[in-house]
Amino acid sequence: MAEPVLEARGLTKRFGALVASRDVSLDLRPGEIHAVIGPNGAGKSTLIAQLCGQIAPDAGSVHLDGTDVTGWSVERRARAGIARTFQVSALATEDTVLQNAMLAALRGARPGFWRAILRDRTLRERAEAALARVGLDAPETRVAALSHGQRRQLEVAMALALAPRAFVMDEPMAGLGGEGTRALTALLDGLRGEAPILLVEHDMDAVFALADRVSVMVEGAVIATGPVAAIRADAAVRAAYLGEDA
Ligand SMILES: Nc1ncnc2c1ncn2[C@@H]1O[C@H](COP(=O)(O)OP(=O)(O)OP(=O)(O)O)[C@@H](O)[C@H]1O
Repeated sequence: MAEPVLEARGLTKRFGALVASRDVSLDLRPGEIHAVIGPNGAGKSTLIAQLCGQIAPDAGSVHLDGTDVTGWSVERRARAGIARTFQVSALATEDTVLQNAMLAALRGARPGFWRAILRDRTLRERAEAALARVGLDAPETRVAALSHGQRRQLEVAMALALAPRAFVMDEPMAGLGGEGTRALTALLDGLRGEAPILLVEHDMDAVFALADRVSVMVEGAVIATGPVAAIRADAAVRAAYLGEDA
């Protein structure tokens, strides 16, 4: 089996008496989309925050390409190739599409000489290539003028501009209508070859259309991991989470 690109080993995180992550282990393998589903409050965002470095676990570790990155900052993990997209948009809305994408590309570059880097042709080309890849052809448009769906495209482009080893996506379909969801689903489907995607998502149609594997979280713990068909058929999962659809 291929070595995991990104791996959580035994992550545990408590907020007071609440155990938000309960010995969570899962991995992301090359070429796959691994979806993480679970009811509100199950601990999905807390897991993402530990993978990306916003939250330090009380126990357990995070590994990128086999390297223990548990003590690394958010920035260092981003430079190493963990590319996160956010549930709530984190775009600079007064800047243009190209400026946002270039700033993301810059995060993936070595720090220093900001002004020179902003004029850097390589960086600009990397940003433009990422925008072209997601089909966003409006580099000089201010982000404030973009539709919700276009902002999602831009966020994916910004993750791409990091030249990621792994994407970590927090509810990318949130707030999109049917057409936007279909377009983003098609985009993500093609993206898994560039870097595997850990996909936290409430839209079950998107999850079942895209995921190679699904992990189900309930009350901080992963109660099942497997291919879509096995997860849909899993009695514990149906009882705990998919009950309304079963
Ligand atoms: N900083 C915090 N302090 C205290 N409790 C927190 C904190 N962050 C999260 N929690 C709690 O931890 C639990 C897990 O929350 P988390 O946001 O990870 O769940 P989730 O599965 O992402 O939910 P949703 O689907 O609603 O986004 C919840 O009970 C939440 O209230």
